[in-house]
Amino acid sequence: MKYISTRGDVSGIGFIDAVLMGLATDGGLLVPEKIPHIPAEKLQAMSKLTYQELAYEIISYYVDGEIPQNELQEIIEKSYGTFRNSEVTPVHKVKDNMYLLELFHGPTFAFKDVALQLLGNLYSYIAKKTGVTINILGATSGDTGASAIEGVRGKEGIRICILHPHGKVSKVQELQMTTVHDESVLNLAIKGTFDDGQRIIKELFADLEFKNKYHLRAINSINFARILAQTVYYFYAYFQVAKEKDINSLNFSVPTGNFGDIFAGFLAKRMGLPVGKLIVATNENNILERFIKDGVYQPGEFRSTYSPSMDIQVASNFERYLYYLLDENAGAVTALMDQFKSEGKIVVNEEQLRQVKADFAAYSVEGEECLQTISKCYAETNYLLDPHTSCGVAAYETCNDPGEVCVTLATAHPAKFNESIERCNIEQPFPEQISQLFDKPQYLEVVEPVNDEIVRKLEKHFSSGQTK
Ligand SMILES: Cc1ncc(COP(=O)(O)O)c(C=O)c1O
Ligand SMILES: N[C@@H](CCOP(=O)(O)O)C(=O)O
Repeated sequence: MKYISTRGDVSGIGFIDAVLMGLATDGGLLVPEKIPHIPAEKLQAMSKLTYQELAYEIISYYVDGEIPQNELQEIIEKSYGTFRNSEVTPVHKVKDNMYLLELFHGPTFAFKDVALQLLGNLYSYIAKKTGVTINILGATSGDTGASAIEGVRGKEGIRICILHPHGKVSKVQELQMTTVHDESVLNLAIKGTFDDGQRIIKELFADLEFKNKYHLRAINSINFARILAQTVYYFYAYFQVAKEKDINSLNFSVPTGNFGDIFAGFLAKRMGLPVGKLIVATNENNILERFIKDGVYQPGEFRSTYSPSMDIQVASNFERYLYYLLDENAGAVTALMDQFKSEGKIVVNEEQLRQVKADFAAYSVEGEECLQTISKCYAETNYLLDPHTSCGVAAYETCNDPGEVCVTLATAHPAKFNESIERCNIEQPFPEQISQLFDKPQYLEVVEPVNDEIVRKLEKHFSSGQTK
């Protein structure tokens, strides 16, 4: 299995090099040269596996022998050994055709742990095997940052810097990131939005001299390994629902911001999993919902919402989807991405829009509807949704036809967003791992969203890393 860039100027690189490269050196995103197809009999056999066994089977297609079997199994076992639920991502039945896939049983109570526990261990493995330096640079709207820090803290030879939007993440998210007192961890709170942070890190990754000098590595869904790890739970959810229900296909409703999680579902479908509708659930930052409805991809005005982790305008993985929409034509992707840079929008033609609508359904959820969905679900079932999952459930209610079965991805634990939950007049206990954060000192530096200032901080933070 080799990896290529959506922009066409990188090809023929293996799995480990793809992990280390993160953003492709031509500014595009890496995708597999050919998506493996899993035959029906093999899927049948996979349905009996534990989460860890299944993860090994799926991930092996993409690692393609670059990591010996026993070592890859060890990495997977170690990664999911930190989860509080033995099933890793259990499926919870809410009512007859409605299920929740609980992705929040990892160390930081968000779905990011599923991929970032694995990526942290992969980086550690690669560093030990090859001696390369791992200096991680990431941007977060709240969850990726905490999860990435947790995934690598204490691991030899790894340093990390995370940019988060100052004052725009929940208190718990901020505490999870900034109470870590470790010289390998740097938290920069930028006076701006997540989009500013993501733009800055992409510009720094695209500066190849800087990237190579400081050995920058990615933990955002820029990194294909993130998408790969997130693909596994679509398979797992399908197999769990199919055990108790006779289904020919299964819909998924996915709270969406950077388009990584839903792209993982798109990949699972292309690999042969019988996925029906992929429902894109957004909050008021609804660029993706508007694109799926009218074929115009154009950022709107940024809004702070009750689901802050999805306060994203420019969705990184949209480029990966464009690549497939445009029949894997890297030249056409490059032209559209250049157009996006110069004109600030992408418009697809009618035939392409028909394909988009065949690939996705979409619904954007306003604040009041988000809170009402939390209150209603709690009153009717005693299940407390976090505000991101609530957007997913509201989108399921609108887009799922009667007779179809749907799994909504429960992307975070409600305790991370107590500000939003309190607005529903619901009291919830904090898990011990979260309540103890409130007594700890915080370590962060507030900076302008300006490349030069951030570069100076990074040079200082990463200069103690060894070089290779
Ligand atoms: C809790 C939560 N839900 C949903 C999302 C959206 O996921 P994605 O960015 O992969 O679309 C995020 C952030 O990524 C998140 O942190
Ligand atoms: N919602 C994310 C935003 C970054 O997304 P990623 O999947 O590219 O890491 C967050 O919580 O940081």
